[in-house]
Amino acid sequence: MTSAEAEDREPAAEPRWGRRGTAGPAIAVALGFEALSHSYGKIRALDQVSLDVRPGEIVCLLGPSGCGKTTLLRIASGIERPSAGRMLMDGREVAGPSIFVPPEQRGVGLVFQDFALFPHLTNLANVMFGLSALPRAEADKAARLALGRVGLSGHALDYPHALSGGEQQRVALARAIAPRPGVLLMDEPFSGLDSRLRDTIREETLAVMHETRATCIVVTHDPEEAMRMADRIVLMRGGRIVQAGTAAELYRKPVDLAAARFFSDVNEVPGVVRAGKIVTPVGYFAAPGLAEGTRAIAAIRPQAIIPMPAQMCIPGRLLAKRFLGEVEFLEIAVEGLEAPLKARVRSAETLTPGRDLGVDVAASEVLVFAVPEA
Ligand SMILES: Nc1ncnc2c1ncn2[C@@H]1O[C@H](COP(=O)(O)OP(=O)(O)OP(=O)(O)O)[C@@H](O)[C@H]1O
Repeated sequence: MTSAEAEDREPAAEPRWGRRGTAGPAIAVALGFEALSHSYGKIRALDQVSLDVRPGEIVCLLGPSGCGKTTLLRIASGIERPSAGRMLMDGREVAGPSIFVPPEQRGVGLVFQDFALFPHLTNLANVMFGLSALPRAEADKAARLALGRVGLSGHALDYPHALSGGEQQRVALARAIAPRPGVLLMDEPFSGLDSRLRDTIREETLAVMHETRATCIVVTHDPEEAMRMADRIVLMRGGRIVQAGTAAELYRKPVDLAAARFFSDVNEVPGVVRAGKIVTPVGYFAAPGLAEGTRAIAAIRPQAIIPMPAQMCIPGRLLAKRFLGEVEFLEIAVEGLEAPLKARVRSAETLTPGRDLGVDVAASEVLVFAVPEA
């Protein structure tokens, strides 16, 4: 086979994962972070972060690059010692002004973005690495069980470099769960993977996480990933927690415009509050809690923009239409707005770019935020 033919071949199928329900359960631990701050020199990476994580809860730390997610995870693992504040495990202080329990004594499993496998050790030896407290035969058995759960029993004696990225990630997961830790900490565990693999690995990993019943903290910058995995999402910005709640709570009631933008595309329509409503070129919308005369933004998700026949509702003109499979994406010019409105609709067959149409807005889907002070 020529090398060109080899490149054209479908990639070899990843081995199947092991049987569900066979990852050993752990005794989950409650985590408490109390007014944690951390600085690297002059950089304030964490600023007074307080958070309680229930035993067995899956929490995703979500936020833009540099907001302090990894630092919080490193403090939870014991790799980093906080500059101020305390961390508790099941109510016992493990980090604070006068105490610091090192990582190896915390009973925490870690999975990193780059897998962090030892290249000179076999996959089995990599998984056994965290089991050194056990007699060798028991460590061997526990490591083989964990490798079996991730479907890699057949690769126990191979070296990590002989595996694909997805398989290496599975070895890293096996290594993290083999000692049955009460806490699993994962830093961007899927971001190094091919997008075709990511969905499957994430779903299988989530199944393993549920089976172990460990308390899990997962760092991600991908809102969709957080929504798929988390019992609770903790949104961070500038070293602080800006909002924590279920995916639905954060999506439906984002605390500010930046949080709304994080979870979906939004049309940002400026206006002024009059008699409890923001007045905009596309309508009046309830602005609870905002004082008369406040300059505000109506954040309107594209699916809340509804095209109507011309002469109905607000007059507009269709500028562009793009077919995206399940939905069509429209750009609609409306008088008084600088930027065209973005809309997502199920069917737009009858709409022709360049033609006039009407625009309606589903008021229940509009979020209103005061314009932040400059
Ligand atoms: N070892 C370090 N030395 C100096 N500054 C650091 C160090 N690690 C992190 N920082 C800084 O601390 C801040 C928080 O970084 P952190 O890695 O916790 O953020 P993050 O949200 O995980 O970002 P990313 O998604 O890019 O990994 C950033 O400003 C970063 O540059």
